[in-house]
Amino acid sequence: MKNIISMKNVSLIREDRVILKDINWEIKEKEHWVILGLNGSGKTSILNIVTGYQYPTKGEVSVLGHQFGKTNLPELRKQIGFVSSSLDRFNQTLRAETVEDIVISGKFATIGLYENVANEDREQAEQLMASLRIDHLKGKTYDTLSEGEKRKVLIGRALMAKPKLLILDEPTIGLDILAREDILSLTKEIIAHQQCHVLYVTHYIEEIIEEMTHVLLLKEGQIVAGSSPNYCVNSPLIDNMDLMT
Ligand SMILES: Nc1ncnc2c1ncn2[C@@H]1O[C@H](COP(=O)(O)OP(=O)(O)OP(=O)(O)O)[C@@H](O)[C@H]1O
Repeated sequence: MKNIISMKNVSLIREDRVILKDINWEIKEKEHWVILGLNGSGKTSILNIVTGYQYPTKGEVSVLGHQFGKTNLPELRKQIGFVSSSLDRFNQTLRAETVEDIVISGKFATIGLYENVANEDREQAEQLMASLRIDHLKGKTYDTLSEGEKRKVLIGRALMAKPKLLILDEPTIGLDILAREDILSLTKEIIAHQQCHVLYVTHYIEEIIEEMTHVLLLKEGQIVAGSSPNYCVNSPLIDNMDLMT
């Protein structure tokens, strides 16, 4: 596979509003990217296009070798792990599930467990929970967890399907400083030990950990820069973006 993600001249226009403009962007094998941008810069819209939930007005997209318009999106989505703190906002089923069932459900891309679970899946979930340091939470339901614990359970759920692409969408939002550090160190461990490419979306510049190979700076729906973290962090472009630190 040549590219993990490829966007060529992608624009997204909704209600006469240009939300993304002429996005040309490639993620190659072994690269781990941060998307950095202010609120409203278009981060969620890019993710919606990558996951096939929004179709661009113009341009070509391919993800994990699947060219959009010619591919089966549900099949593609099984190879993408998506972690967003908004997943639980309206989901009653998730709130009543136990930690281990939520992690296992990632194998079936469902919320709630409706399948027979093989022993090897249970073992894989056990290993994942241990590596994410959430094994002591077994038996607890989601709604009784702290925000940091919830985030780690959702990461476990996403990793259960052994995704080729793991999207962490503002994974530290709403967390205190210790929980945030915990998520950042888990992200480092995931990059080191899991066979997946990480796409980490944030508006905090200090969350560009050294394991990330590239940064995409986004402003008002356009790419300001797509390059190495060092270049981006030391660039005057960052000052012009009024990012939070
Ligand atoms: N369907 C739509 N119709 C009209 N405007 C939209 C639509 N979707 C997004 N927008 C607008 O496009 C801009 C980019 O939105 P997007 O959610 O992608 O930004 P974001 O960088 O993810 O912001 P945040 O960090 O707040 O989530 C915003 O100003 C938003 O209001």
